Amino acid sequence: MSPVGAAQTIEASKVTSIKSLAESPALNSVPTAYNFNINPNEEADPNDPEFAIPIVDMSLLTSGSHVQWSKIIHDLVKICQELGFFIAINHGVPESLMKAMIDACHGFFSLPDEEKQEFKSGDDVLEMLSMGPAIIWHWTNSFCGGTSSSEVSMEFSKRSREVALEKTRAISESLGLEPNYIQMLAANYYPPCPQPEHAIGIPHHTDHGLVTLLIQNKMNGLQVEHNGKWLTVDGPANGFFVNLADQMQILTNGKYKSVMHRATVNNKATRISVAIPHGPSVETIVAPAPELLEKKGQAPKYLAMNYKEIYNFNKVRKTT
Ligand SMILES: O=C(O)CCC(=O)C(=O)O
Ligand SMILES: [Fe+2]
Repeated sequence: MSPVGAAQTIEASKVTSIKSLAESPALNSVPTAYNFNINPNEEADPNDPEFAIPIVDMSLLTSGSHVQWSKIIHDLVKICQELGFFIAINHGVPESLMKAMIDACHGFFSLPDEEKQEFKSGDDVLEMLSMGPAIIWHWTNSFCGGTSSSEVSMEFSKRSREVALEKTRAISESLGLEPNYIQMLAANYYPPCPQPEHAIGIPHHTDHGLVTLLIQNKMNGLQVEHNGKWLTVDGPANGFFVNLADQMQILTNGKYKSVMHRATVNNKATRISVAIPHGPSVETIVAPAPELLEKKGQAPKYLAMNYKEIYNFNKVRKTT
């Protein structure tokens, strides 16, 4: 393999999209501007039971016995405290709809760059992603309607919201709160990269809302941080990846963990993921739940903040 940045025939400043860069025949190494070194010593051993990814059978929450329901709620406490991440299966969203969503994204990302640009939104996400020194090996887009993808994405969004609601209800119950206490969609495109160990799709970050649901095509790439190691998420194709986010950590006064995660790239095939964040509106002030503080006799560890303040606070935290 050529050293990183050897393909200086390709100037990062002239790159119009990561897709066109990745498709360029001259590309045999990562241009310097995109360089990010993955430390192999920080990768978790997938065979180590310490890094087993929890799987939650959502059907048992609605149609299981009371004993099964209680066991899941009990398991969720441990999962949300220790890892802040799990894979939800039997969630009721048809596999065909999940696949249609990924196919719709594929179709969208195959449009010429100029056409894609017209639908470009989600600048705040991009701003967040461009933190740090690395330029990212990835393109993101939020679907707002107007594309052929919008019908599928609306249906998918609606159905995945139902899953999210069910899940946040269960998480609320695992905290001993009322089920309804805790009450958009971004597509990510990661083309193959000639030197995946020298690039990053999305650098490490936590998400801002309560929970994020994520689906992907058949390519893995998401890594979650656990005990100082990066664990590659691998799981059933029809599962939803569920990660707890910042507002959940604040709401639970730090009991539940907003999981640090990142997206790596590969040199084999394009990876597409769709992230569906869930949380209250941006104006909502989020603070540790008084009921929980009272129950535990705890002082609040977080100030009451709205989304924007959390966002700005995180920008400082994550870039220093
Ligand atoms: O593509 C992935 O696996 C991760 C995406 C992500 O973390 C995000 O969109 O916030
Ligand atoms: Fe994320």
